[in-house]
Amino acid sequence: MTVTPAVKAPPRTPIPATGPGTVPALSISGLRTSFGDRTVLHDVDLDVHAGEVVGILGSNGSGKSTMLRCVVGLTPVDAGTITVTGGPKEGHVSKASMVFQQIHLVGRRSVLDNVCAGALGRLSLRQSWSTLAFGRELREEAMGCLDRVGLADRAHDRADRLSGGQQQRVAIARALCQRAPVLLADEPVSALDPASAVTVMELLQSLASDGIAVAAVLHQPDLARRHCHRIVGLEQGRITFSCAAFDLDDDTVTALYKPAPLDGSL
Ligand SMILES: Nc1ncnc2c1ncn2[C@@H]1O[C@H](COP(=O)(O)OP(=O)(O)OP(=O)(O)O)[C@@H](O)[C@H]1O
Repeated sequence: MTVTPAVKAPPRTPIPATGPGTVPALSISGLRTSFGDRTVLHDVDLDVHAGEVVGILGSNGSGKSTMLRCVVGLTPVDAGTITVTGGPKEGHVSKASMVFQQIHLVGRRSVLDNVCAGALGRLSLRQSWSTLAFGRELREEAMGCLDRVGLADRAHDRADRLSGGQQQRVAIARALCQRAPVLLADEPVSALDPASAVTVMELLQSLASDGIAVAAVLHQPDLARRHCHRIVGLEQGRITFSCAAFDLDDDTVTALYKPAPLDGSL
């Protein structure tokens, strides 16, 4: 008798080269950050290589978003270095782009305008003064980004006419239009239904196979196992493990999410 496994084994996608001699696209070393007198990241080290999807797991308040926000300069750092390697050399270009759970598209503008806005950091002041000034070349590039996320046919719709999952893909297209070699995603699928979540995770995997380094904060360990190459765990501002996604065992996940005592003692 043949027994069909209840759960399909996760695909064992090849792990990109991460050994000696390979330069990570994102390298975080000794990162420390505080809010007031409370340190929320303690000497965090993390490398993410081109072609790799790294999932970041951790309980609420462990510092996941803060870590990503430090990389893009939204949160100041107390100590440590953050290096992003690769990407375009010319112009003023953010070297890491970020997508958020709250998608922040301009709902009344077209999908295409929203994607063009990803390039604002590298346009001249005059070009960025009005979205009407988005040139033909940029609009073509933005169409390419939309095509990459499978939404070229919705380019001229108002952004708020799209579903949540489609809007998240537009946000990813906008990040692509930034031409950054590193894509950070902070809970990109938390607001999405299971099928849309898988679509977005597959998209992140596919962008990684194009050579982008992807780091994604996730609250779904199984999704992380299925779609990431590597998973790191963050606990109270410290990385407590880093392993190949298919090596992440249930005990490690359970320990990561153990409930914190209500009296705050730990
Ligand atoms: N701007 C801020 N001012 C003060 N404290 C902050 C600020 N931003 C974050 N923190 C604190 O830093 C800690 C880490 O927050 P962070 O948002 O990084 O956690 P997280 O792991 O992303 O949590 P979640 O899973 O709930 O999104 C928390 O204790 C939070 O209260």
